[in-house]
Amino acid sequence: MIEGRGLTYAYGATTVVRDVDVRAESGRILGLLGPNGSGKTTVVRMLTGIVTPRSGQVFLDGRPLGSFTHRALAQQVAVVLQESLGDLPMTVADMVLLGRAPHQTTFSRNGAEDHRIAASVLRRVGARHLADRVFVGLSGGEKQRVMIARALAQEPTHLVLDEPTNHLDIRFQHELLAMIRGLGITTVIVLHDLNLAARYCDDVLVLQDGDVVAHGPCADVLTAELLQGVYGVGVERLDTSRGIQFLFHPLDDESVPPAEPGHAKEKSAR
Ligand SMILES: Nc1ncnc2c1ncn2[C@@H]1O[C@H](COP(=O)(O)OP(=O)(O)OP(=O)(O)O)[C@@H](O)[C@H]1O
Repeated sequence: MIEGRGLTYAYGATTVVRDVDVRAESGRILGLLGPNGSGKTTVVRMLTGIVTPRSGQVFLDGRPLGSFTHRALAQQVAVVLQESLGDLPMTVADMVLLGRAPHQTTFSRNGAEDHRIAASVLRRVGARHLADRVFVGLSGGEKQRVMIARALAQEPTHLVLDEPTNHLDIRFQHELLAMIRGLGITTVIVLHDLNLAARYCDDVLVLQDGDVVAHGPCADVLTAELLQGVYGVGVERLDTSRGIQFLFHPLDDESVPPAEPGHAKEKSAR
């Protein structure tokens, strides 16, 4: 479980995340949702110890994050951030092998088991054929797959992903999220696509201007009413045999009837 209590963060005098309680339950996928600039990446950076909250605290399986060494943390938590698509002049295979570092000692670098795991995770993300390519020469989507493979190579118990689908084609968006669901590990994932969130997340936390406006199971939280208020677009929610689907339209589109009121309340905080 990853838990943040009362997380607040400010850049200079500007507070961008305010008193956020967030809980990614063990073995479940928590989606972090909200418009641009609402504070999702800032929450991710606090949850993973990249930045320290101005106030509040983060716990990993009940233990304060600050009590972990870097190595112990990296053995448990793998993080893929938007800015981690670097331009390093190394091969894809070497990039993925970096994910093994938390499990290695100075004298046990990249043994046969590490190579087997690197090949296996590359296959899982559909990038085995890229192993010998230079990372910097890959497309955005290919780089994204490799960074996810590197995170999986860490064999983490917790996974934190900031917009992992933004460069991926539609088929691989689904393949990736289905694969992550199959891992069954505690996951926090920032998503902009609300249909993907509804399909693959167990729970969601919705941010608006640095405040939590809703937190709880997808089906309860993601009402048309809530989303319309948060994103400022018209939303129609369809509960289909394949799960929840949203249709969106501009608010001033008068050809579309107004959304039915949702059945869940805002602030369904746990
Ligand atoms: N380095 C920085 N210096 C100053 N302000 C920043 C910095 N990084 C982010 N911010 C501000 O903090 C707020 C929250 O940003 P954050 O990146 O957490 O939002 P987000 O929800 O992840 O946005 P997006 O969906 O656009 O990625 C925004 O107003 C942003 O402009």
